[in-house]
Amino acid sequence: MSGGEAGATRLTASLAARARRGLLLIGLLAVLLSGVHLLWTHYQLRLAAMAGTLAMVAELSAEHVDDTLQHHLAAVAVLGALAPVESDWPRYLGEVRTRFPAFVTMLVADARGDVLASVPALPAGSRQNVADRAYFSEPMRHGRPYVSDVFRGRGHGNEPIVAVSAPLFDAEGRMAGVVEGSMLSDDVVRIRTGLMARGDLALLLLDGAGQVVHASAGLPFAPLDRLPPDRLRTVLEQADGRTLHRLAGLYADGASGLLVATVTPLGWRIAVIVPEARLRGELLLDLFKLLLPALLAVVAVWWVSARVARRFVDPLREVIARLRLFAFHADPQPIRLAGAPRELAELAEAFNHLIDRLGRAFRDVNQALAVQKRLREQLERVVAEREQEIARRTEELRLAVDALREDSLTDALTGVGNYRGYRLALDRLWAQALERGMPLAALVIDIDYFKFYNDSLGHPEGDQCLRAVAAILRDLARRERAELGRSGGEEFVLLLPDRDSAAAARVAEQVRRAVETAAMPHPDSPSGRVTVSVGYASRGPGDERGAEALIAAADQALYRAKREGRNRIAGAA
Ligand SMILES: Nc1nc2c(ncn2[C@@H]2O[C@H](COP(=O)(O)OP(=O)(O)OP(=O)(O)O)[C@@H](O)[C@H]2O)c(=O)[nH]1
Repeated sequence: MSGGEAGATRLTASLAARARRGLLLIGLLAVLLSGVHLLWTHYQLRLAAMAGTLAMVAELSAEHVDDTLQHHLAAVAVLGALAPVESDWPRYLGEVRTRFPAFVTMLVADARGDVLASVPALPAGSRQNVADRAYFSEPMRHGRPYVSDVFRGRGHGNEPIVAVSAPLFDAEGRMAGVVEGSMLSDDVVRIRTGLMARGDLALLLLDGAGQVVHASAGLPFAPLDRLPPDRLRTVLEQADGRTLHRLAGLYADGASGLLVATVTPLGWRIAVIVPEARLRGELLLDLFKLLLPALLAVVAVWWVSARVARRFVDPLREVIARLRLFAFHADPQPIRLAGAPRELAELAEAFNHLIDRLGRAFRDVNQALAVQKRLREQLERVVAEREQEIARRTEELRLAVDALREDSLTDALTGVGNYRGYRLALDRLWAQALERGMPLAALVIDIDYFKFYNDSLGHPEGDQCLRAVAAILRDLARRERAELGRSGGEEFVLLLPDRDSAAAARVAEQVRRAVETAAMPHPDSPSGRVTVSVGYASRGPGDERGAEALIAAADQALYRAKREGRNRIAGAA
């Protein structure tokens, strides 16, 4: 797979995955926010409902306690008001006890507090006077029925009990004693606590003196306890039958609880308590009930969205694959999307048009490029041919120029350098001598009595003589690495690089002798042969007089040689 293909796969994968991820995130966020909101609302509702429930139970419990006490109070009051003082008290008391089984004991005492009768019968030897008990003294003092606070019994055991008592009247309506019934403190609320325990509710009942009459199992109190001066006591003292209180460490195991407290008509106080954990449990259950459908909805939406996304992504992949075929392999396959959404089908159609047009444009461009290439090759061929022609002509021209330059520097008669050639050679060799710090020597050679030669043998013979002398000098020049030139008429110059005056004298003598030795006949020369006179000079770089002075010195020397008789050499001073 090429880099482009990998990029396309990544693109489509990330498109679908990102859509799904985004949707899932939004869904979860919505569920979370609505869950938190609903949970908070539920919490508030639960709290309100809990407050209502506890308030109602507290109210009912208060009424129940009051009813229980009032019923039992009514029983002893009726007995005290209606039964004759000399009644068969054991039978009366027994019948009442049968009808009010919550009475664990009942007794009748006379005005002094002596017990006249008791059910069950008091054990032999137990105390028979109850004048010190509030259930006796209070009715006797006020002449009204009385409900006691909780206290510890002594006649039939010492459990915590609550007593109800009423005055006993004789036939004349005078107070003749007291009728009393005792109930176990737990029995005052027994029915109610059984119901409540099933509802996880606990009940705490305090009498008018603030002593515990009843505390449900799980609470850290027992009958007759007094509450410590903590928050619970404050809540009970300020009981209003409505407000929901949350108290930590309310249960014996340290658990916290929610409670509502109320006051009974008798002035007793009741607190109905529920463990706070129960509210939390209910809240968790609420949360579960709320979130489960929401989560199921999110998953369903996610699943549906994935299917919808695939409906878009698959055709997009097809479009990309076709475009890649065209882009990388120039393969213009039309895009066909079966069952794709309308928008994507339109997109594919547009791409098909584009691919078609691009394909045609591509072909046109290729053809144009092929024509252009052919033309360029032709042009290159022509240019190459022209360049070869130019090179050939240039070479011919160069050769012609060289020949011309050679001709312009060569003496046509003798083939040695002409005056111009000799001057150029002189300048070049003098510059070279200066540069190398070496001397340059010059020989000026003149044929003797040449006028006579011409005169007697004719000008053409004179030319021939000049050519012969030039040939001798050319051989010598070659051997001596010297430059030869015809400076004019019958005069030649030989330039000898790196030669001092002595070396120049040696070469001058060689020249003179070579011409003489050639023995060319000269009818008007004293020697009968063609001879030359040679003047020579040598100058070093330190000589400021220059090349002209060198030639002038050699000329001077030549004149001296002529003057001194010819066919000789003479050096410059
Ligand atoms: N044939 C021929 N003669 C030439 C040429 N150039 C110069 N001459 C002749 O060379 C002669 C030179 O004569 P002069 O200068 O008087 O010298 P000379 O006769 O050689 O006498 P000295 O040099 O004093 O020995 C002249 O008669 C010129 O006409 C040439 O190219 N061809």
